[in-house]
Amino acid sequence: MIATLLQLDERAAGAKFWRFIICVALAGVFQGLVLGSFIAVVYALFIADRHAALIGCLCLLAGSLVNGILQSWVTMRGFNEAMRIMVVMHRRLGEQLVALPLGWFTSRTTGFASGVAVRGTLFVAQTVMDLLVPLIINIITPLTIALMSLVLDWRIGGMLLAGAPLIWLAARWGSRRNAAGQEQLHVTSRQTDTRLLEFIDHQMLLRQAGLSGPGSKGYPPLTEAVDRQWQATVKALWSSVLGLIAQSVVVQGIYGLVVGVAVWLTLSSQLDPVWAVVLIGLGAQFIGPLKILSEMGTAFKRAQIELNDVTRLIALPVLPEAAVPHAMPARYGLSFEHVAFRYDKNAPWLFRDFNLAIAPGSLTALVGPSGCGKTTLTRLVARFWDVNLGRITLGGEDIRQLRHADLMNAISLVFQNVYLFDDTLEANVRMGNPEASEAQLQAVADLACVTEIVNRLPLGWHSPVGEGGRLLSGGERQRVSIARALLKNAPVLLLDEATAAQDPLTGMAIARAINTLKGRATVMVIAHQLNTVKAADQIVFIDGGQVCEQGTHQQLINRQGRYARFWHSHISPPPMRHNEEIFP
Ligand SMILES: Nc1ncnc2c1ncn2[C@@H]1O[C@H](COP(=O)(O)OP(=O)(O)OP(=O)(O)O)[C@@H](O)[C@H]1O
Repeated sequence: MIATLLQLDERAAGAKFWRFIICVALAGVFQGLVLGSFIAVVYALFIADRHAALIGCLCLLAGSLVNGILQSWVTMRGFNEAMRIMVVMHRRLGEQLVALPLGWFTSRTTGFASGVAVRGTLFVAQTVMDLLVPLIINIITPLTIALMSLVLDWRIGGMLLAGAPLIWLAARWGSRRNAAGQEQLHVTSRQTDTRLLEFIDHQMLLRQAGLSGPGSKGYPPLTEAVDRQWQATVKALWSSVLGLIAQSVVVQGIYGLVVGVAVWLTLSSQLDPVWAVVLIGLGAQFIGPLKILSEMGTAFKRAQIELNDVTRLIALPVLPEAAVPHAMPARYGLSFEHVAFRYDKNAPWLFRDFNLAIAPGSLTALVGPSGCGKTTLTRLVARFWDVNLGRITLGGEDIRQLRHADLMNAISLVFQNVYLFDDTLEANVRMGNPEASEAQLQAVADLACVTEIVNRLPLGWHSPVGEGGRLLSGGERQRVSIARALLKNAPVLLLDEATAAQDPLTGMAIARAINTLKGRATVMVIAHQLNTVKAADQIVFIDGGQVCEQGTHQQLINRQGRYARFWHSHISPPPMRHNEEIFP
C-alpha cells in the first residue's frame, strides 16, 4: 500500500514521506525501550534495592511522559500526511477526469468515479491517519523488546526474534485468505450502491410497475444485490476470522513456548528466577502490540482495495493530445473522410466508410431512422470518442491534431438532456460567455425565447433555476441551454434534438433563430421535427452507416426517395385503419 501511495505521489517528495516513516519507527523504538525498562524496576524490587527501584520508577514515568508526547507528535504528523495524501489523490483524480474522453462519462462510470473520489480517497486517508502510525509502531516496538530480551538472555530473546517471521507468515496467510473475501465484498457493495441509486432515482417507474411502495414485491435487482452483498459479508467475515484465529494461535503459541522454556531453564538452574520473571514480562510486552497488529489487517486490506480503485481510475487511457498541436484553422468547414467507428471492439460497426462534407457557415440537418448514428456523428466531432479509421477534419485539420481545449472552445453543444447549474437564470446563460454585454445577453435571450421566461419569473434574470434546473420545465431548460450556446458565439454549433421539448410555435421560433446563424457558424442539427430543418442548406439522410440522400429539402422532396417518404409520414402520418387496435 505504501508503495502504491508513493507511486501516486510521484511529484511530491517521496523523501518527505520516508522521513515521516523513519520518525514513526524511531517513536516505536522509544516506546519499546520505555515498555522494556520496567525490567530495571522489577529487578531492583527483587534485590530489595529501594533507592534503585525509586529511580527506576521515576525514569519510567519520565520515559512514559516523553513517549506520550512523541506518540502525539507522530499522530499529528500522520494526520498531516493523510491530508497531504488525500490532496494528492484528489489532484491526480481531478487531472485525470478532465483529461478523460467525454464518451467515458456515463451514469455508471460517473457513479464509480464519484464513489472513488469521495469515499475511496477518504477511506485511504483515514487508514493512513488512523492505522499507518500504529502499524509501524506495533511492528517496531515488539522488535525492540525482542532485541532487549536477546541482550538479557540469548535463548529467550532468540525465540522471540525467531517467532517474528512465523507471525509475519501467519499474518500473510490471513491477509491472503481475507483478500478474496474483501474484494468480493467491495464489488458487491458497489453493485448494491448502483442498484440503490437506480431505485431512488426511478421511483415513479418502479411504483407504476408495482416494484416499489407499500405492499409491493420489491425491486428484484436491488434485493438480489443486497442478498449477494450479505453473502459476501458473511464470507468475508469468516475468512477474516480464520486469519485472526491463525495469527492469534501463532502469537499465543510463541508466548506459551517462551514461558515454558523460561520455566524449564529456571528449574534446571540455567536461568536466575528473577531474570525468568523479567523475561516472561518482556514476552508479554512483545505479544501485546502484535495482537493489535493482526486486528488491523482487514482495515488495511479494505484500504488497499479502495486505493486500487483510485489507481485504476488514474490509469484509464486519457484523450490523446497531439505532441505538437496544429493551429486552429481560419475557416470551420467540417468533413468526415472514410470514417469507420464502432463503440466497442466486439460491437458491430456503426460506420464503415462514412463520408460527408459540411461547408463553413452552412446549416446541415442530419435525418434518418432512430439508431442510425446521428447523435454519434455529432459526438465524434466533439471527440467524445475518436474514430477507428478515417478522419474528421475542421477547416482541413484533423481534429485529433488540434489542442482539445481549442476544439472545445470552437464548439457549442446542445443536447436533449439539458443540465442547468443551481444558480440564477442569468448565471446559467452567462456560462456561455461570462464577458458578454447586457445587449448580447438580451439578444440571445430573444433568439432562444428565454425573454418570456425572464418576464414570467418574479426575480427575472436573477431567478434561481434549482438543482439541474428543476424549477424550470423541460422546454424552458432547453431554451436556456440554447441561449447559453448562442452566447458562446462559437464557430461550430452542434444541436441534438435541441427543440424536441418545445411546443410547435416555440420550436419554429428557435429554428428561425438558428437559421440566422447561417454564414456565421457551421451548424449541424439533428431534429425529429422535420419542419424545423426545412430551411437547412443541406439535409443528409443517413441509414446503414451511409449517407443515403443529400440535398436541400426541395431537392430531396422532388427526388421522391427515403427523405420524401420520411417527410410525408412526418407531416401527415398514415391514418389508422378503421377497427385497427393499438393493442391487438
Ligand atoms: N455509448 C454507447 N455505447 C454503445 N453503443 C451506443 C452508445 N451510444 C449509442 N450506441 C449505439 O449506437 C447506435 C446509434 O446510436 P445514436 O444515438 O447515434 O443513434 P441516433 O440516430 O441518434 O438515434 P435516435 O434518433 O434514436 O436518437 C445505436 O444502436 C445505439 O445503441
